[in-house]
Amino acid sequence: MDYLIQNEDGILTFTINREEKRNAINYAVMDGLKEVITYIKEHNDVRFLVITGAGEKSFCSGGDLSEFHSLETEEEAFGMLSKMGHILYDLATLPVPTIALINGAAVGGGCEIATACDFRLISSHAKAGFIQGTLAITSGWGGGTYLFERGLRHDRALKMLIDAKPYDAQTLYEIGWAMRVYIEGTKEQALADFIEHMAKIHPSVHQAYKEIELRKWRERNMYERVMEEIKLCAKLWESEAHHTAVQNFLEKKK
Ligand SMILES: CC[C@H](C(=O)O)C(=O)SCCNC(=O)CCNC(=O)[C@H](O)C(C)(C)COP(=O)(O)OP(=O)(O)OC[C@H]1O[C@@H](n2cnc3c(N)ncnc32)[C@H](O)[C@@H]1OP(=O)(O)O
Repeated sequence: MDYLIQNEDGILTFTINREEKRNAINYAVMDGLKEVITYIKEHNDVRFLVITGAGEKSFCSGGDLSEFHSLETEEEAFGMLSKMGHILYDLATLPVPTIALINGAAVGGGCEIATACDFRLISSHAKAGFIQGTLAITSGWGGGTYLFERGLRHDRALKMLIDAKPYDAQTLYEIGWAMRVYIEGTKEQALADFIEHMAKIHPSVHQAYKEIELRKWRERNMYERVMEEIKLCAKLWESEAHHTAVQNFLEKKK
């Protein structure tokens, strides 16, 4: 199974379960994310959603290049990008607190998924970055829009995007992208410690506070801004520079 969903006392954990591909996102994982988001919208017994990756090497390595490299045109790219973009918008606007438990590398779309969550807890050995630029594209699932909403200083957010390189955990904490750095291999304890006090507060309070943020996003046309970001990435996707960069990655791995 490309993903796992566990529900322990209202704490729903979604694990991307593709270690052999460093937890890259394919259409099956997208369907799993839709499943867990739908469950939360249809049940009122969920207090937190946690997203993490299998193993200790990677949280998520972004889009599955071996699956998506066949997408050639802007239109073909937009089909995949908007499918995941809608899923990430639904994740970002869930009424329950969402936690990215970053157990390893969170790069490209993986960094976008983490940025779409309310909280980011990162392992001391992990790195995260919007490496899309190295493939001659931009963030394509809405992650750039969410990054500018996370309260980082503008210069730090813009540099993180344009650097297009993985930052280490301490740097991610210092610039305000990660809320906590935990000792490698202690992710379960780190999560338990993080939610200990929040878990004592009635879920209706969690949801009321999230609604304050969600109301602001609706008033500021967040959805439209995400869709513009996706269209921009789709346009860059059909460039020769992008297709060559992806081919180089895949050939390097042969
Ligand atoms: C809008 C989002 C956008 C999109 O595509 O839609 C993106 O996400 S663009 C960014 C796409 N992702 C990447 O470019 C990351 C590529 N992967 C890496 O940089 C590294 O694999 C890393 C840093 C995640 C982990 O490095 P490590 O040395 O630990 O592992 P390997 O590189 O040896 O990889 C192991 C194994 O996994 C395969 N792999 C890794 N990432 C992907 C991926 N994104 N898609 C497909 N396959 C991936 C890699 O090919 C190796 O396979 P193997 O068969 O063992 O050679």
